[in-house]
Amino acid sequence: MTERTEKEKATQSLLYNASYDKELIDERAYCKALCYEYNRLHPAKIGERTTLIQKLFGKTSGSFLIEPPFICDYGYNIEIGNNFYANHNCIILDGAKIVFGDNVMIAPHCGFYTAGHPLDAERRNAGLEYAYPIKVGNNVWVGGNVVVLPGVTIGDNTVIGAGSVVTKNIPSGVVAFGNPCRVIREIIDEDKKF
Ligand SMILES: CC(=O)SCCNC(=O)CCNC(=O)[C@H](O)C(C)(C)COP(=O)(O)OP(=O)(O)OC[C@H]1O[C@@H](n2cnc3c(N)ncnc32)[C@H](O)[C@@H]1OP(=O)(O)O
Repeated sequence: MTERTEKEKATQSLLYNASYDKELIDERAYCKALCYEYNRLHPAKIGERTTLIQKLFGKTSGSFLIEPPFICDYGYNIEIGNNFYANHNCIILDGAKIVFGDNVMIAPHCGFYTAGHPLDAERRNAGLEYAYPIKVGNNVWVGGNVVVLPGVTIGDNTVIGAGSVVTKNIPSGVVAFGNPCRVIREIIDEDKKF
């Protein structure tokens, strides 16, 4: 039986070595070069911006706008639905898949981190890490300075308040905020008035 590659281990949510594996290093270098190019494009060059993101991401559907600077690790693990918007300074560490639904709005300075490292310093220093997929549903608004941790799913029609650290799954149709992020209340008909 052939040994699994580090990339295969990553897709299977196993510990893998991202620091010293040539395939992953090369893929990150390619991705960083595209991010570099993207972040230096004039804002008026809408066509070039769109083309670069389509080259970088695993999947795009319909319209999207991503304000620079934008940084990710691999790009091919990111999928966005229609009408996706990310404000400035969005950072996506996509060692594993990260899938956004339709009509997702992301405020400035947000981080979506699929990746983490062992707590044991020796294993961490050896370059080991893990990556668990993140999923963000349809019609989700993520406030400024939010961090979403590995393995989290956020349901449809939910609002994550500014400054939250989302450590666990958040259901559909709620306002949630805080560190750690907790459900505060449901979004109700009364909310249509504002
Ligand atoms: C896509 C873009 O670029 S968007 C631009 C960037 N904008 C943002 O990031 C704004 C994000 N908005 C928020 O975080 C908002 O506070 C929301 C949407 C969560 C507000 O939700 P609401 O239900 O209207 O909350 P409301 O303002 O009535 O506050 C209720 C209580 O929660 C507190 N609160 C509100 N938001 C937060 C938060 N993010 N973190 C901690 N506490 C909060 C309030 O202080 C208030 O506390 P109190 O009852 O002790 O007075």
